[in-house]
Amino acid sequence: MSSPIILASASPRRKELLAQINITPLIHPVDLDETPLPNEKPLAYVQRLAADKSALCATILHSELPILAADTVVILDDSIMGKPKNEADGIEMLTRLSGRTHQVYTAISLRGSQHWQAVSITDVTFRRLSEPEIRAYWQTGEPADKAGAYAIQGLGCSFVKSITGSHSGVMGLPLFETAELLAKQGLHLLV
Ligand SMILES: Cc1cn([C@H]2C[C@H](O)[C@@H](COP(=O)(O)OP(=O)(O)OP(=O)(O)O)O2)c(=O)[nH]c1=O
Repeated sequence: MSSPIILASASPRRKELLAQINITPLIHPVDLDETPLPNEKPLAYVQRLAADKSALCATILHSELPILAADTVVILDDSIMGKPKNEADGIEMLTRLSGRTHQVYTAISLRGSQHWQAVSITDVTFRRLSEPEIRAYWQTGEPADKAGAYAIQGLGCSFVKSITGSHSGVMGLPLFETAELLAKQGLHLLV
C-alpha cells in the first residue's frame, strides 16, 4: 500500500513499523506542547496527545487521506516518563527503572471517516543495571529520543528480562491495534 495514509510523526520507528505491514505513509510531523495537564492520569495523557497530534495535522493539511498519530510513555509508580530532557534526566530514569517492572503505554489515533483510538499497555521488567552501565548506555546516544530513556529495539534489549504485551507498542506503534483501526477505515492489510 503506497501512501494510503498520513503519519503525523517524526519517529523513524513508527515509519519502520508501518513498513513491516507494507504501508508507506506520507509523513507529516506536528509539534505539540507535551506538558501533562494538572493531575492528568497517564492513560488520559497519552490518549490526549495522540488525538491532538492527528487533530493538529488534520487542521494543517485539510487532506482527504486518513491521518495516523501515536504517543508513547513509560509509567512507573503512576508517574509519566517521556523523552529525557538531558543526561541527568536520562540517567535518573534508567536508575529508577533498574530491577523493576514498568508499563509502556502507546495510544494511537486514526482520523478518517471517523475518529478511532486504541491504547496498548505492556509490562516490561528490567534486570538490575549498574551505574557505570547506565552511564555507558547514555553515552551511546540511543536513549536520548526515547520515552523512558531506552530502546527495546536497540542495545536496551539487554536490560529487558521479560515483556508481556506488545513489542511494537513499546517501540512506538502497536501493530495489532493499528491494523484493527485501519480495517475500520476500510484499509485491510490482506483481504
Ligand atoms: C520505550 C521505547 C520508546 N521508543 C520511542 C518511540 C517514540 O518515538 C518515543 C516516544 O516519544 P513520542 O513523543 O511518543 O514520539 P516522538 O516524539 O518520537 O515522535 P512524534 O511525536 O513525532 O510521533 O520513544 C522506542 O523507540 N523504543 C522503546 O523501547
